[in-house]
Amino acid sequence: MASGCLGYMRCWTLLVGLGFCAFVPGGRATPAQTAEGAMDRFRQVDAIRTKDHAGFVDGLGGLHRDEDGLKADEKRYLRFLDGWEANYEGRYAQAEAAFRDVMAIADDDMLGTRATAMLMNNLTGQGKYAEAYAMASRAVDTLPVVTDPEARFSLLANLSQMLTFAGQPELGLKYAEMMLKATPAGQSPCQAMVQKVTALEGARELTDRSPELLNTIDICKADRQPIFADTMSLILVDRLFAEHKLDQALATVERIEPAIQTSRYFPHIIDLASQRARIYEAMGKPEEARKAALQTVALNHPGDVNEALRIAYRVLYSIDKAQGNDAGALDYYERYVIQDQGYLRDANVRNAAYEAASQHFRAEKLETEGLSKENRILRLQQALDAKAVETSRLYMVVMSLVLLSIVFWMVRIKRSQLRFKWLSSCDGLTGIFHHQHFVGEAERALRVLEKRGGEGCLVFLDLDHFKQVNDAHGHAVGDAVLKHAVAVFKGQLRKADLLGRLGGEEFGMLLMDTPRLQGSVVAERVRQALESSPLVVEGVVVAFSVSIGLACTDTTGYGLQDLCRAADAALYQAKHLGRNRVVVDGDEISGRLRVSSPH
Ligand SMILES: Nc1nc2c(ncn2[C@@H]2O[C@H](COP(=O)(O)OP(=O)(O)OP(=O)(O)O)[C@@H](O)[C@H]2O)c(=O)[nH]1
Repeated sequence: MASGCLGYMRCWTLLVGLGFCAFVPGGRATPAQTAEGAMDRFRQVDAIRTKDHAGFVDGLGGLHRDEDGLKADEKRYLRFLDGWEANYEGRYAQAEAAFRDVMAIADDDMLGTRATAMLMNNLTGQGKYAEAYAMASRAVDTLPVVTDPEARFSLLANLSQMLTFAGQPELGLKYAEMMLKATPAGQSPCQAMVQKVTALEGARELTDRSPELLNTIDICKADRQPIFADTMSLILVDRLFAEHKLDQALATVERIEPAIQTSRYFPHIIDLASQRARIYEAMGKPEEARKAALQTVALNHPGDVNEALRIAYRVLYSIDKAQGNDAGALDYYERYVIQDQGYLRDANVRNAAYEAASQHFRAEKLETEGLSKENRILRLQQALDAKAVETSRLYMVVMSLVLLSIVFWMVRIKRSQLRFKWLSSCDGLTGIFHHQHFVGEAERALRVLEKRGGEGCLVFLDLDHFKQVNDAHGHAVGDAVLKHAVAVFKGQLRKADLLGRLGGEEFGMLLMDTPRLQGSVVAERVRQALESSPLVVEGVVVAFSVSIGLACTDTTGYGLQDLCRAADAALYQAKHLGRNRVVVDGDEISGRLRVSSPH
């Protein structure tokens, strides 16, 4: 089944709601604040947000008790701190309102810039990616004029975090490095290092021995920043697990548990439980694994979609499957798929929003450049007018140049728009449709089929034991296998058929104008083609196979959801019956279970 989730997603989940908000504000006061010593109380409470969160909540309560006598700027500061706390607790709508109130008064002073930075974090937490990325691209423009160290630090931190989350870890790293430089002498580099490690995790450059990771845990502990230290420790658990150092991973989980129970930071609590579940599962302790996975599920609320639940349901599914409890396994598998697809949907929306914002950003820049070119040419034209005869000839030449350059820029803008449109519909690794685009195209194609009464088949394909390919030959060879498999699939399809990557090593095909019998023949042909063409990398033969589930419009109708459910169930059967085979949905109901395989 598809693995789906990437490292930067985990990192984001571990930091969401926390936002980053400057280093300890206390070292420096603006003239207005010095004049009003009362502001110091606010700054003291502000300073312990993440270090001593319980103390911060108490302090905030104290400030509210004296609310009636507060001046306008103190009320604004209080509103900001309320917003921060709401964000921490996951009350995103309330936090958003508070940050917007602070920005409405002024968004270019220190507090306004901090509120802007926090709002970017907040909008991302709420999945409002388009607005968040549009704000981020504006924030990049304002960065050169933000001189207040606290506001600048906060902006850099949130930009780094958002870009890493948007799948741009190299850019995230760039802003993390700028944060490190912006950390004033004497201040701990804990928060800047957390961002740097997060970006490195996003770029898949961390191991359990990476000095950046291990040092940052120590640095944040020394700075008495338990939440940031725990965030790093949870990444360490993840890396240890990836390296199969299960005893060490479990020991780390046990070690950090008391601190996490004290801070009561929800993303950490559920992450810890799900990590424990998958470690026990890998250790071959199914009962402990089941207990931890059920605990993860119980901690969440109905309708929640997150990485911890995805892991928990996968563990529960595997245990029931191994113990022969097929009904339980199928139930957990369905829940797992909902979590997995929820993640993929979110990732697709996020990526499309990022692409749209960066495209808009670039397009705006191009327009500005085009306009300033035009202005220069017009000034030139006025000067030429004074110079009688030759001027008009030159004028013609210049005008042609203007026209040419406008046409040139328009073509470039159009080309980059088309390119971004194409990129946002395709999977980066294999170049075929990504999940969201495949679903849209398949729905359109099915409506066409239904209108003219044609028949079609939906095929789900999942490479077998792909994890072992990665483990045995490395991730780069795993990627090459995925590309190779797509080339083989393409060779078996007609122009009208659709092909998409649904996630990890899972693919989908829609065979147009194909009745059930012909569909099963095509599916079997695909299976055989893959089996008979292993990938050869530097003389090493990497053999692999595929399990296939097929469903057709003659039994399910033309609704994509029904087709998906049926194809998914058939694929589950194909895996269950031993893999490397085709199972055709519906045939087993009539007692004619059609299973084709090499066995
Ligand atoms: N190389 C590479 N691996 C990926 C990619 N996406 C997901 N994977 C890996 O695919 C593997 C999927 O593992 P599982 O979900 O356990 O599935 P499986 O190993 O194929 O097991 P079965 O489906 O039951 O046969 C995980 O190890 C993922 O890390 C990718 O883009 N490239």
